[in-house]
Amino acid sequence: MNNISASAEWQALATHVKTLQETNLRALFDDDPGRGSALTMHAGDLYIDFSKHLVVPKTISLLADLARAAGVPEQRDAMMRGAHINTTEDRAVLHTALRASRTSALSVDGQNIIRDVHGTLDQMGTFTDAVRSGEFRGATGERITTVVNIGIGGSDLGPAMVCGALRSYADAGITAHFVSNVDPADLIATLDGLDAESTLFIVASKTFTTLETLSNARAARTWLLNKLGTDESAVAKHFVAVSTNAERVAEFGINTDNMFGFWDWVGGRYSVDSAIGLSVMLTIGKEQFAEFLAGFRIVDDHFRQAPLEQNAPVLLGMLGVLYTNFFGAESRAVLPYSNDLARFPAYLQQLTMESNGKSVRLDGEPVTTQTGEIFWGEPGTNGQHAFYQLLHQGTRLIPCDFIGFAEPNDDIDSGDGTGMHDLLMSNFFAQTQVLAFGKNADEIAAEGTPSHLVPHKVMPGNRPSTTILARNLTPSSVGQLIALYEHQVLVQGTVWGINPFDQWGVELGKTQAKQLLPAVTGEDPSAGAADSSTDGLLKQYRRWRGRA
Ligand SMILES: O=P(O)(O)OC[C@H]1O[C@](O)(CO)[C@@H](O)[C@@H]1O
Repeated sequence: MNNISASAEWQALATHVKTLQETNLRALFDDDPGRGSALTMHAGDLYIDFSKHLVVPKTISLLADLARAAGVPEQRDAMMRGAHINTTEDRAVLHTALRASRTSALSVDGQNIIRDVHGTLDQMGTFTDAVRSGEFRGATGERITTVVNIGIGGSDLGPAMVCGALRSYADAGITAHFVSNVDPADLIATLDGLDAESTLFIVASKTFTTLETLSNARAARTWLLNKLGTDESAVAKHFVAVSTNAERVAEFGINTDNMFGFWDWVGGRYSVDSAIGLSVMLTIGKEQFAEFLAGFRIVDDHFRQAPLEQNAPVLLGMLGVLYTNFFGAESRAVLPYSNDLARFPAYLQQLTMESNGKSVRLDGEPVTTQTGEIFWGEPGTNGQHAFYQLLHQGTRLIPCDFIGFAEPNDDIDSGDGTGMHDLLMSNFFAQTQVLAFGKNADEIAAEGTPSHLVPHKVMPGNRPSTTILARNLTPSSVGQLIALYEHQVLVQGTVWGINPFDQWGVELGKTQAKQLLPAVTGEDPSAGAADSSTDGLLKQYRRWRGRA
């Protein structure tokens, strides 16, 4: 459906929301002692509690009706069977095929997708085994102990996030580093102190045309050859590529025997489970990488099979629609109570905002609703001492996703007999509780608070959150979490009638940067600039660089 906001289902939800605005979470929990369990579900190993949302059971059925009216089940099925749902690029969208089992079958546009996916996984596995066993060594015969992934966007954020998340599973003494920014500080800081003889660079770029990645890769190659004091022949022992573009890889000087491929039906931000995850596989091994993929598969199956009312990615996405379009929320905070998931909010920013940051529908008409939630966040408990004040007492409604784990991968006694992980998790549970239920003026006054301070201490509560709890942070649970959010993107994009799989909006800035470069270097001060603001800035820049 093109104009979803004109649908009867949208209108029904709008009417229903008025009744929700008359109640609050305290009352909803008081009225229904079974609410906590009624609004909680399992998706694979994820225990997902939606009960601290501003919803009643009827809201869930109205959200499911809206998803149905928008065609979410049809769009999900079309995606999974390889229809060209990325219409502006005329491409299939098949990240789900990247984790399909070897025995499944899927042919798309005449290509046996499953055979290709497992062919690449086998190639990655063989290379991974060779590096981890020491059979593949650097040019001087040293074992590879450091991997530097050079990539940006989807070719960086996914593997960087997952390598951090699975730090405890890195079992072969291989450390992964990530360089993305064209700011030279990134490469310089990363290479500082690295031993070239034991370092392997992975140049990861779907297109192999990305300015940042190619600049960093060329600079890294120069660094390597200078450090080793050898000729280009050393490159084959220290550089591999991950790309869909063999021609460009060869042009760059990387032997395509050292290239791991993927396909145009894998979007950059959906590619961590493709060869883009090579750095992950090198650090945790091919068996644990298989567990990671199996985790995705669990949630893919749930998304495919669960009724919409009990479908976790559908509900997660539809609750985002509810707050964005019916409560006027501007953003969602993602709060992992796991330091190893520190990069998860940044990863989600690309996944969700590059996907659904669109204002034109699939039919080319402007959208009639707000789209694209703004995701942001930091790990708990750090965020508590930074921005939670605004979450608790500020004027904005900011729904939160709390993510936590029961069993720590590492624990330390805090010194008084309590494990630090329990301290972390008591904060996790406390925050969702305090956001939901707050503390009213009577309760605060009853504690003996002086009356002039009471209004300052009132905690309004009624602030919604999802709590996602898993037993532990494993390759599988990380895969499950990623798939959960990948699918909520499709759900929301479908409701808003937009294409979550293109990203035309990032192109103009890239072109303009190229045009401005001669003005930046001073080669042609008039290049690219047409406005007095940019002209002035460029003049000041050149003056400070001695290029006036
Ligand atoms: O993998 P590539 O082709 O280098 O692209 C990197 C990133 O750049 C983007 O195209 C946006 O600039 C992302 O979608 C992508 O993940």
